[in-house]
Amino acid sequence: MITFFSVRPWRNVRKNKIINLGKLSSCSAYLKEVITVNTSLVVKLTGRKCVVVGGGQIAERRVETLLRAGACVSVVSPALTSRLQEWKDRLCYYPKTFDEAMLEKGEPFYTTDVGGGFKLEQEIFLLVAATDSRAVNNLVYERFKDSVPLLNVIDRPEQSSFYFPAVLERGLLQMAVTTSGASPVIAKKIRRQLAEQYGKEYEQYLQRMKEVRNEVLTGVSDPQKRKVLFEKLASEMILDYYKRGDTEAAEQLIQEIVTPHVPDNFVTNDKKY
Ligand SMILES: C[C@@]1(CC(=O)O)c2cc3[nH]c(cc4nc(cc5[nH]c(cc(n2)[C@H]1CCC(=O)O)[C@@](C)(CC(=O)O)[C@@H]5CCC(=O)O)C(CC(=O)O)=C4CCC(=O)O)c(CCC(=O)O)c3CC(=O)O
Ligand SMILES: NC(=O)C1=CN([C@@H]2O[C@H](COP(=O)(O)OP(=O)(O)OC[C@H]3O[C@@H](n4cnc5c(N)ncnc54)[C@H](O)[C@@H]3O)[C@@H](O)[C@H]2O)C=CC1
Repeated sequence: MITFFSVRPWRNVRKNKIINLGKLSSCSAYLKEVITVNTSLVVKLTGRKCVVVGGGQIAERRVETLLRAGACVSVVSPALTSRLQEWKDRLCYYPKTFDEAMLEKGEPFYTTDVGGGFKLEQEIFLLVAATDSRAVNNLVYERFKDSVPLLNVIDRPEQSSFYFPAVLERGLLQMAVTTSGASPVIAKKIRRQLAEQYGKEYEQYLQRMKEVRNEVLTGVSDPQKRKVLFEKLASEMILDYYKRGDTEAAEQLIQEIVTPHVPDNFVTNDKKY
């Protein structure tokens, strides 16, 4: 599964100030101004090492998102919610309090997939500070802000390098809504409105479109023709057939659109429908 992020612009520079290009040596030399608009990216987390500090309600939500994305998740917290307890065998649980003493000892967190441990700063891809203590969250931030690029501090939107949006999922279709921390409740409300507008029919429709698109990409060499076909396939009528549960009619219409252009290669989906 794919996870959405709203990523904040370069952290240490202010609006409309010229970037210090010496600091950003790998950035394009023509980049003169910082555009202070957050950017939505679709991130693949499969196999990535992610850490959540905290084991409460919000940590639970984050862990669920990360596990569904196939990430390798470590949780650092003296206590866990009952759902987190249930998922313990899918996590690397580090039952400790994150504090100064831990940092002083230089304790690494351990993962299940490597024999030994890993030093967070060396291997961690994404980190969420999700405790109910601002001081602890800040400690996590101070410790990892220079080494972990994807760092989220639950109660400090201004310090986080990314946010978690409200996500509507319909199979391969995901819609992420963010207000950049301005009003999470409005993000939630819009997600609910979208849920009414975009129904379950999109799951089947997009699954089928993914297959058909591959057929068209291999069967039709002219990009212009392909574009016309894809536009025809984005038909309200096909969607409507799926909505009514009439997959046969949907399939027939798909065949009518595609078969004249890829008669030999086009694989019908008889088995499925
Ligand atoms: C910055 C961010 C965290 C980040 O960095 O990712 C953040 C921060 C904070 N949220 C707070 C409160 C609430 N958050 C929600 C709900 C959601 N919050 C989510 C995201 C984000 N919340 C990120 C910004 C994303 C954006 O704006 O688009 C959603 C979309 C996704 C998710 O959490 O999974 C999810 C809806 C999911 C859904 O249903 O679709 C509700 C309503 C409810 O729970 O019903 C309330 C109570 C009402 C209120 O207070 O507004 C507080 C104050 C806490 C306090 O009072 O101490 C902070 C801290 C602060 O603002 O400083
Ligand atoms: N959607 C969002 O982003 C929202 C964010 N919040 C913020 O998130 C914070 C956490 O909320 P909940 O998860 O509901 O709190 P919670 O009380 O359910 O959980 C707090 C967790 O932090 C752990 N913890 C405390 N000190 C720790 C330490 N030193 N090291 C490791 N773990 C430690 C506790 O053991 C507990 O598991 C709230 O205080 C609030 O600021 C609140 C509501 C919504």
